[in-house]
Amino acid sequence: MLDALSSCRPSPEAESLERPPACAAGLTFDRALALLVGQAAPLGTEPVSLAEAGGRSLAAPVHAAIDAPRYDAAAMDGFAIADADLEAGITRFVVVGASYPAAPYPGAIGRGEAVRIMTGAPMPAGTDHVLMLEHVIAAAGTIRLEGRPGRRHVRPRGSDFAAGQRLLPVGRTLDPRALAVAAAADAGNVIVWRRPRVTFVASGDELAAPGRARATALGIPDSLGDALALAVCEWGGVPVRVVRIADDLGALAGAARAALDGADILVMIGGASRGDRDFAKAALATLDLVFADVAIKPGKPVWYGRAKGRHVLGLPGNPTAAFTIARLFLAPLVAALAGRSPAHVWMPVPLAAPVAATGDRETFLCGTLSLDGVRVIERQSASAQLMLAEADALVRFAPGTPALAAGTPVDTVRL
Ligand SMILES: Nc1nc2c(c(=O)[nH]1)N[C@H]1C(S)=C(S)[C@@H](COP(=O)(O)OP(=O)(O)OC[C@H]3O[C@@H](n4cnc5c(N)ncnc54)[C@H](O)[C@@H]3O)O[C@H]1N2
Ligand code: MOO
Repeated sequence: MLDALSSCRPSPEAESLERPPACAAGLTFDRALALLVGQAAPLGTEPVSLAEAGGRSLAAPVHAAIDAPRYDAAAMDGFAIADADLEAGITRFVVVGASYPAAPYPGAIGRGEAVRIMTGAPMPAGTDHVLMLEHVIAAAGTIRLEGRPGRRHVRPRGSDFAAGQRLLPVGRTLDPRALAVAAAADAGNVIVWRRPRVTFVASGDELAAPGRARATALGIPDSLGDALALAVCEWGGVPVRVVRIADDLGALAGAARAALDGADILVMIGGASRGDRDFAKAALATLDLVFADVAIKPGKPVWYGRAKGRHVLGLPGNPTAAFTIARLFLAPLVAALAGRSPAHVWMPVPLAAPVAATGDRETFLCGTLSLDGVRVIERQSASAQLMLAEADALVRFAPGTPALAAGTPVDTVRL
């Protein structure tokens, strides 16, 4: 395999890529992430129908095509009257017609007249007050007000939003609430950022598709490909394929080449370290390496570069390390290409239980969130798999952090 320093040498056509001064140990997480995000401009835009826009990120704002409400509308079922009649002391009204949301009363009312009206229906001309059904006694085409009139119960035209108003900004994720607003704006289509397509190439002679490992004595299920594909969906990307390849440089190179053709991001799982068969970087003939080896634990062998204009992220094969690195680097990469706000918002959360001192590398530990704060899971290992079912957060510890007592705030992000 390539040694880390020689593989960091830029190829001639890649001089414009921003690079760390050296790729050896010493590159911090923050600096590595900045280098990666610096490479990631949003992909193009595309129109999609609102029915298909769920979860997408807006590349153009949504403006209201119509007022809401579109007209002065009744807020209650009852009778529309003129407030001036009440002011004049009139308490008995002749009912001259009815108004429904799609069948308004066509005329105007006169003094002492009322129109039966349903919630949401247009207020007839000459009316500006709705007497609630419960507040009148109706008999033989007339109504009589019982008690004192209360609020007007009218929703004025444009009181929620007005035609032309900007309702949703660029970058807003179309979650269910935003979709409701876009639909209310009468947007049939919206312009969204294209979602990055992600292909995973997992390498290892031992790897087998889940369910097939037991067929051989030394098979290991690939626990990462399908799982990280699902994570990519949650982060705003589209998983294209999960490919499993033996530790064969030629085969891996072929798989990487094919993957680059149909993806915006190629994620190489495993083969990132210094073993005799760690071929992940070497498999990419035209790799412009931006960084390799970051001073973090776990996941130190992470690497990132560009090939054929695509983004290539190398994850270490150890499953918890791979998941940690995916959350730390792949989530923000997907978010940046998808025009989403950064996926990294470190929140200070109090420790629910004490933790031991961490080492001299910046350390990311799996934890579980509850109303008591975040509890760091005991006995963590980069190769653990079962722990992933329990963990729902990552906690970040600066190099050389001493033992911390319960209640100490620690930087936490959701996994
Ligand atoms: N001499 C050194 N050795 C190692 C170093 C180092 O700096 N110097 N780094 C260690 C660290 S840290 C890690 S993490 C691992 C990462 O190594 P690789 O990325 O090369 O991973 P592999 O060798 O391919 O596999 C490691 C381990 O993970 C299992 N694995 C791999 N892929 C999968 C998968 N898709 N699903 C489940 N399990 C997987 C694989 O079977 C191995 O057990 O290197 C250390 N060594
Ligand atoms: O850091 Mo490795 O990613 O410890 O196992």
